[in-house]
Amino acid sequence: MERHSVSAIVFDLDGTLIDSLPDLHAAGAKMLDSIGVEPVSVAQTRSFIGNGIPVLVGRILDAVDVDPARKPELLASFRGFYAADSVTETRLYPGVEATLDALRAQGHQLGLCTNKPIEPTQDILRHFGIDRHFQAVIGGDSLNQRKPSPEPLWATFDMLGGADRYFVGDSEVDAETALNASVPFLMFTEGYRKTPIAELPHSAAFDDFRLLQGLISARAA
Ligand SMILES: O=C(O)COP(=O)(O)O
Ligand SMILES: [Mg+2]
Repeated sequence: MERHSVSAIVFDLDGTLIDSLPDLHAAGAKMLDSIGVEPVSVAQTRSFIGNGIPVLVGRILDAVDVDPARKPELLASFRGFYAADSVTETRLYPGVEATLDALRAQGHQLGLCTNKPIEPTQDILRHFGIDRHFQAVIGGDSLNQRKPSPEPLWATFDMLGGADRYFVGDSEVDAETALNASVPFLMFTEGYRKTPIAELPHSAAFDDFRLLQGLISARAA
């Protein structure tokens, strides 16, 4: 029987395991509609994702010139709309479920470290039936620090065993987090990244989840 060394693999969520842009965009549009303001574009919303919901909402409000003093009230409104509707149009990227199944079957320890708040994160993981794969889940409001601080990533790894560590993510924030945490970064190139692949520090890049297992086996060999 083929032998595999056991690794700890931590995943980012938005733009890595799930394409959540349509539901994040819809919550922003509902929030703006509640004060009679036209929505930002989907492309704008996409470019605002990565640092958590308070930053996303702040960037949306800046883009439409809403008084920043209204942010607390509108942030609460965004959270309400997103909590009510976080999975309608959200999808797992192709191959994610099979890859998580296969990595678990090989004995790897899996964790999730996202800047999305923990409540919608857990709702989404349960909705897609992938919550059972993760031994550790840290959200953007689980600790005082969020990515790109290394703390949440280290905290996630600390809850896992495994000889080697890998962080799988899609964005500038994830690349910076991996660098800050001194963990190899495996970059999914089909998420919400804005910077060219070559300009972001990474150990390996992949555009299809069916390639991830091979990447990890090759590195761990
Ligand atoms: O909530 C965000 O802005 C980004 O979430 P992520 O860390 O899962 O990409
Ligand atoms: Mg992401």
